[in-house]
Amino acid sequence: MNGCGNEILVVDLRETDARVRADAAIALAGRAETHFDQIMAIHRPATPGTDAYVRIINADGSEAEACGNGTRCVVQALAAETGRTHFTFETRAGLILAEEHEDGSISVDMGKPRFGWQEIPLAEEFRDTRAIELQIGPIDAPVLHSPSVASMGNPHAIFWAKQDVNAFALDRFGPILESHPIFPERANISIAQVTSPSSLTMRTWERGVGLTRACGSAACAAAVSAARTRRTGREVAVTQPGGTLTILWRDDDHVIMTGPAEWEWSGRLDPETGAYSRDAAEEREIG
Ligand SMILES: N[C@@H](CCC[C@H](N)C(=O)O)C(=O)O
Repeated sequence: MNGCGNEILVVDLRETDARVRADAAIALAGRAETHFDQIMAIHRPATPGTDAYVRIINADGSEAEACGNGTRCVVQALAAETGRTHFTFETRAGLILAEEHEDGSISVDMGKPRFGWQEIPLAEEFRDTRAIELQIGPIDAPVLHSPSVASMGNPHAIFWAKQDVNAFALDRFGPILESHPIFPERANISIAQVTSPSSLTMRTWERGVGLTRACGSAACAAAVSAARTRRTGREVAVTQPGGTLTILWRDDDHVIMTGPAEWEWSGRLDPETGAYSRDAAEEREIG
């Protein structure tokens, strides 16, 4: 499936005790025909009252706490299976509520953002609570500096650009910043431009993945960081290369992300070996 172009492999493991191994994930990600940014592995619920436990696995085999675009894909898959519209999932980051709307769009309650240095986490306390001292380019003439940092369950840094976000070589500085010592658990690195009080454009270098066409949790992190630094209001349209998400930072502090999810193909996957076969009859695009 894909969520705004973020490539997601939804793997249904509810009938088995199997888990997707890191090496199998890496092998699948490395093949053109099964390439993905994240696997969303659906397991039987671990907590009563929830619909599933969802493990999020990046293309490098690492596990993530949150994935906004992938969660919308899981909602669409389970909504198609059950006819239901409301779901509660458990992830490493906690409980997530999600809802499919009549027009097919899906909203996910991404929870409350966190800004404390130990919560993001950062390696050390930082002076300004709204930006850290990090820069790209020569010390005396940085191209981008002072990114906002936030956790949406997973760590994010957002550099604010005055010009088109495509003007920056994110493919070059993304990998360096992702593993910068200030981020002990690495971080997702984004560049965002405020285009109006209610809109942003952005690109993201995803932790454990690389350049992506969209990152839902990064869109949420950018939206709350923009609102909290008075760059925008609390509801913004966030446009990424793969599409646009609406992000609302509610007064109760919860961040609601709304956007699409699309099927691409389905098939059978052996979670142990990573062997898979596409089901041609079921290949479909539902939109
Ligand atoms: N694509 C995701 C984010 C996935 C996890 C991220 N790469 C991380 O390791 O934190 C999204 O849509 O939020």
